[in-house]
Amino acid sequence: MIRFEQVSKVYSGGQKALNDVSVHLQKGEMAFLTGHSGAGKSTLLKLITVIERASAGRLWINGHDIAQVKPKQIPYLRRDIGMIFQNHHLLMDKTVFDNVALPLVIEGFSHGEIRKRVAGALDMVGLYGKEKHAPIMLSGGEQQRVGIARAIVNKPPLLLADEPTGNLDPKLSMDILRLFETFNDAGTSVLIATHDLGLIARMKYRTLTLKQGRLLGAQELQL
Ligand SMILES: Nc1ncnc2c1ncn2[C@@H]1O[C@H](COP(=O)(O)OP(=O)(O)OP(=O)(O)O)[C@@H](O)[C@H]1O
Repeated sequence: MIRFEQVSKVYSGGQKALNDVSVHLQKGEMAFLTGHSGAGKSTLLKLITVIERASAGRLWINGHDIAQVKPKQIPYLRRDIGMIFQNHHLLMDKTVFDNVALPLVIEGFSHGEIRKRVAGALDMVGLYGKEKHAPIMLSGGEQQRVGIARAIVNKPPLLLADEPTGNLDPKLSMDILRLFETFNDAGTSVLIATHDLGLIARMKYRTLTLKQGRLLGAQELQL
């Protein structure tokens, strides 16, 4: 699903972000990614979504050897990855329906299929009936759920979340985590980058810890 072999990333200004990272997230696995500010968490997610390319080493995402992926193939690769952000990146001048429908519109689904799938996704995140609302009319937790519905509406095999609970109180954070668990129970692989060690401690999942670009305990983590 996600396999890194001795991956390093040095940005063009010479900033070393990842150093010799080897890790394997199996199909159907859910894991946390943590580490101090600047440890390399966002860089690791950017390599998975091919926003950035590795400087050394090899990586495979959903079976694709990223070194072989040409720029025009990247949008197709990203369709199989649901991305969830701390600030959810919603289009505030569009309805909830339009926001969630966006990935399906881009993929060219029929109108009927889009309606069905958007309703299903909103149902899963507990927002059924809010299709016509503007995101601004929703609470922070509900807005985050719209972002999650958009990420899962085309049923990607892999979900990546970058600080998904950063703006939420502990109860809402736990609710969001439980939501990820339901997707994981249905077979989706999930990788969640977070600073929230309290949240991690309450869950039973594997934790990948980065420190200054290195993965701690990488030997035990390799499968
Ligand atoms: N586009 C970039 N150009 C140059 N250096 C960068 C770039 N993006 C990140 N870095 C550097 O790479 C290192 C890792 O950054 P990264 O954003 O991956 O860390 P992070 O663990 O996600 O941090 P945070 O928790 O603060 O978001 C940092 O030293 C950062 O300054």
